[in-house]
Amino acid sequence: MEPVGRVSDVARHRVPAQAGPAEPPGAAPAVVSLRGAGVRIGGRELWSGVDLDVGAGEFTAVLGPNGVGKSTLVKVLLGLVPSAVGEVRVLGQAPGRAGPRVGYLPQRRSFDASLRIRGIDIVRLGMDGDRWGVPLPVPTRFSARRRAEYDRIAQVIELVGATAYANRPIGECSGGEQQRLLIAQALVRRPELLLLDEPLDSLDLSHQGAVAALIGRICRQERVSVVMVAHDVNPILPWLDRVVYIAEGGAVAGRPEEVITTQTLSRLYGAPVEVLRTSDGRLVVVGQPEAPALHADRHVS
Ligand SMILES: Nc1ncnc2c1ncn2[C@@H]1O[C@H](COP(=O)(O)OP(=O)(O)OP(=O)(O)O)[C@@H](O)[C@H]1O
Repeated sequence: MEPVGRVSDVARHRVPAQAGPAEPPGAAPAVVSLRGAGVRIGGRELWSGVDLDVGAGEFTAVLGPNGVGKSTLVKVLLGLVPSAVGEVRVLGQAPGRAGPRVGYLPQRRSFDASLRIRGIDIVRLGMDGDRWGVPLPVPTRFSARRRAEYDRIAQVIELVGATAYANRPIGECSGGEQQRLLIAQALVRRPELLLLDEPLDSLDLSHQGAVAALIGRICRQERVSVVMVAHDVNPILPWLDRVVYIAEGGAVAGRPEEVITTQTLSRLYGAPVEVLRTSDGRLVVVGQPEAPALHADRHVS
């Protein structure tokens, strides 16, 4: 487990910027690395003392009660919100510098049922969203690039299992189908890091399981590192390499079996949370509170 000691200690303890373990010579740098990172919004400290390493092809979940700053952690990795303290590196660079090497699926609600844009067009926006408008006929010397782009769009639609409905208007696709198309959009430029903000939100249990399995498969097959915000750890637990729980202004990060224990989660949430093991050996978390964290209205000077 990366931070040592109780979470309240983690919240108080500021880890120096160089405090992480030394990398062995020649080792690949972590895809995401946080050392003693902390964030303030509007003068309020959301969290601090966060240490995290995400390796290539690892699936990491960011968990915790409403309003603790899970989405804000993703925005820190995107370079949209600065870390007030500590060090944050994404693909070996300052956040926001890695361009298309980072894919992002923001938190969202559903598309309007009357929206006529096709699923395939939504995916294509991931490829050329920075070139808005109707594509003009392209000179021959550019057509090879266009063809490669079309091939990649078809490939990524197949990867997420959306080929059967990619030509339907997105507004007519189910929530699970829309989510698969949006994941395809985030993947189309072959990112090395995929940041997903609550992609299972508003899906029913079976679709949650299917989309979680898809993301797990993408991690393994494509060697894409995934950092995913989630409310409920259960649907994604079988696929996770690492979890970060944010609460009480601090965080605990580590391997699921290290962090997901009755004792640690009850302390984090400040309420009884039970971690059970099923007869086939799977962990199940019971009683994760949905209420805002106790520290949510805490202000620091
Ligand atoms: N731009 C902003 N200005 C002011 N406050 C903000 C801003 N962005 C986020 N916050 C506040 O920071 C806190 C953390 O927000 P964030 O969206 O990161 O939480 P979260 O853990 O992802 O929440 P949820 O689980 O409800 O999605 C919230 O209290 C939110 O209101």
